[in-house]
Amino acid sequence: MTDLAQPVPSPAIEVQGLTKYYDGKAVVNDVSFQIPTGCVFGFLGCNGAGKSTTTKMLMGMVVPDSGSAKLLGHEVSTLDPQVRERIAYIAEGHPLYSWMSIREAIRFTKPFYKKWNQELLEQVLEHFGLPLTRKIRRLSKGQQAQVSLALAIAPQPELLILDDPTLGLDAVVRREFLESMIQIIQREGRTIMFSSHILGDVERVADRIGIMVDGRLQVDCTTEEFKQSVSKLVLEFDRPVNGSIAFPECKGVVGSRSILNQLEVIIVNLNDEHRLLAERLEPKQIETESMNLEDSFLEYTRTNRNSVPVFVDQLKSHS
Ligand SMILES: Nc1ncnc2c1ncn2[C@@H]1O[C@H](COP(=O)(O)OP(=O)(O)OP(=O)(O)O)[C@@H](O)[C@H]1O
Repeated sequence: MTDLAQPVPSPAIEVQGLTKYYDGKAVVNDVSFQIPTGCVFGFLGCNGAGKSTTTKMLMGMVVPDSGSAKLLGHEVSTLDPQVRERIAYIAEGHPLYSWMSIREAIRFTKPFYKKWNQELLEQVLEHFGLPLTRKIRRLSKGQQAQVSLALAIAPQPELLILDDPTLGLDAVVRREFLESMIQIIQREGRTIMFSSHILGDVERVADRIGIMVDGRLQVDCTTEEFKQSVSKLVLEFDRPVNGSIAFPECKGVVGSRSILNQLEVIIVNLNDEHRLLAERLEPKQIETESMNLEDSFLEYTRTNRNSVPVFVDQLKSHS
């Protein structure tokens, strides 16, 4: 019998139990995730959460204490130059030689790659309105980010890893940069992993998000799943709550607080059991509010860090 099943492409990034200690503290703690080929993965977390360290371990710039990672199906610890050429990395702050002109930066970078699409590069620079003769030091931060992006995509990488590419850019430039990045790069099944603090940006452009909290990957799911799975139940009583009414502890409840006559409860994967528990408290009214990613993230990271991860079951049911 002929097997008609199409081969499933292997994930662009596979991370298993990645751990790094600095000064006796696990700054990346048993992190595992997979990024499917063609996905835009937004890697979120507060300052010091462990995003850059994870990214550097993926790029082989930091050696993990335990765990392993594969890029494009190859072990990071033994990546050969042919595989490396298929991967682009933009470090935090877009380090470029400031004394070079854009043309010189291109001449400097090009010899490192066998494949180089000069036409695409020039189209991108033209799109950003950047003349080749302009010195890097005369460019704004946003324009330097654009040059880094143009240089990173000229070798037509299958996988692009960017560490906080919009750091220090203002809101308008950030939006333009990210939208161009997605338009230009995410063609032909290319995969992008980018870290950011700006949740609104991630919500707009990422298909999937990972959230690091204190070295642990606390959330790993599609952006839609995350947005839909965090809800706020608002229970309204006819008297001040003042901490006298508490929502029972149960799976999915990640935080609650009382404000005047209201008890607000943040719940992941809201279900009938939660609604029943809410009704048993006999409030005058129960309302469910959906939350945007920014609010969800703030609520989520404010709560007890040991109570998560909460998405594991949900992810299993999706796989
Ligand atoms: N080389 C190092 N030596 C010692 N500690 C380090 C080193 N690199 C990072 N750290 C520590 O590891 C933790 C995680 O840092 P990391 O840069 O990975 O976080 P991040 O999420 O990228 O933060 P940010 O968003 O501020 O860049 C921090 O507490 C940081 O101080």
